Amino acid sequence: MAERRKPIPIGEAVSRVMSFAAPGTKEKIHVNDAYGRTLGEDIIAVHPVPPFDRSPYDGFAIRAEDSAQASRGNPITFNVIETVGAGSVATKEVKPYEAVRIMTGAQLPDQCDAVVMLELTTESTEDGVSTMTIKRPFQPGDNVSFKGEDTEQGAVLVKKGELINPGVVAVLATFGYEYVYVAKKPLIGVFATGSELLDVHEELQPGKIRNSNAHMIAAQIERAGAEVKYFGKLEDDLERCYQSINEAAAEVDMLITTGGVSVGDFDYLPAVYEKLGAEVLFNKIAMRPGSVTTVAHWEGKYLFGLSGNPSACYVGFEVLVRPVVKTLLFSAKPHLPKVEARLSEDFLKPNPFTRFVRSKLNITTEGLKAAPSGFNKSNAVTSLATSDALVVLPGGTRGYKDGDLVDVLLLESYEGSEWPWEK
Ligand SMILES: Nc1nc2c(c(=O)[nH]1)N[C@H]1C(S)=C(S)[C@@H](COP(=O)(O)OP(=O)(O)OC[C@H]3O[C@@H](n4cnc5c(N)ncnc54)[C@H](O)[C@@H]3O)O[C@H]1N2
Ligand code: MOO
Ligand SMILES: [Mg+2]
Repeated sequence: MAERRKPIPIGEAVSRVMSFAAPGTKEKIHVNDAYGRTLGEDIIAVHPVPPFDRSPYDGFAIRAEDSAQASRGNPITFNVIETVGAGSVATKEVKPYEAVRIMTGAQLPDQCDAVVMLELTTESTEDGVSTMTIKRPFQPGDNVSFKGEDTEQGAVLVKKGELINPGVVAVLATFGYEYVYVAKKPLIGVFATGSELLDVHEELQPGKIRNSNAHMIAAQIERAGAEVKYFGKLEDDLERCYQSINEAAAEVDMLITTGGVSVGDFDYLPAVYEKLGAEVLFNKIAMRPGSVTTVAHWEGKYLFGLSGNPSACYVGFEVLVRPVVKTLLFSAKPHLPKVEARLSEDFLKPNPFTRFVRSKLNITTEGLKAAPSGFNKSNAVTSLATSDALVVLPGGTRGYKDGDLVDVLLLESYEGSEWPWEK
């Protein structure tokens, strides 16, 4: 008789896994390599931005008080004493009724407190003396981009654990972070198990299928921000599986296998864990797909035994492996982000287990709608290609109807959640 396994709720499975999760280590990298990485330190404004009062326009810097009486009937003329472009600073003191021709981005001369756009002036030159005339008054501060108006010195702008997006890269460069601490990417080993598996380049043969899971997991690992070491395929052979897993684990931070975790004659992962003396955290979760997902801990490392069924494998990674990776990457919200949406079609099949329906989330004028992605069985592979979300249907005796409000976990969003499961 096959072993009877006791299913535990998904939240319980995730918390058992997370009880071993801890922040990882950091490394320093060049700003040009930082895009897509995770910050290993808070980024602080080490100086104000802008660092000096500057002109936001091409125009003339003046002392506003000199313009107070200017009007159409009383134009006021200024002597233009020098020109400063961005990157240069004025060399002369600006006296009453004098102006400095100034370009966008140039530092305001000390005595000036307003800028007049070129378009609002009339210019002339006589006997080598340049002047400009205005017909309206300006207030102190008009058209000045003030020191510190973007950010004050000392502000914490981006926190450790945040993704370095192009905006963060701009901030790093602004403050002179030529090198920045980022979270070191954990190295995750992958084995695909199964005597039926062919490589991508191979022709189909009777009874065989191509190994899609290893490639899928590699992409999921990268999406989560970690690095992959693919160890290849393993035939369903206990001794070979044991030897290979035993050796490979030493080379990586954690190891993922796919397939061979159920109760079949050639499902050898349970026996491998036993032979290794690994602590099995659970071997049955009340979820579908992925109910047979097994996680073990051995010599300080995770051994993730994901299911062989593609959809089950996919879901197992996102709900169990991803939060461990994100924790290593210093995220305070390591789990998939959760939103509420309306189901856009019936899903009538009841299930005692929590069901994760691979879906597409659509933003409509009536709010968020989640559309299940076609063939949605545990062994489905094609519907994964059109999914960017997992609809979570709690287990029970009823099905769900078009329009029902449901929880949805987002797969393509970098944002995370602290805890998306029931307490
Ligand atoms: N008597 C029972 N049978 C099964 C149970 C059960 O509880 N009692 N659980 C079923 C469930 S649920 C699932 S899910 C599968 C899980 O099976 P395994 O994780 O042991 O995986 P395999 O048996 O190795 O393969 C299952 C399926 O997936 C295909 N596969 C495997 N590896 C890959 C790969 N790398 N790329 C693409 N496809 C892969 C494999 O050919 C099988 O079709 O067990 C049920 N059975
Ligand atoms: O583990 Mo299976 O994927 O529940 O169908
Ligand atoms: Mg099996």
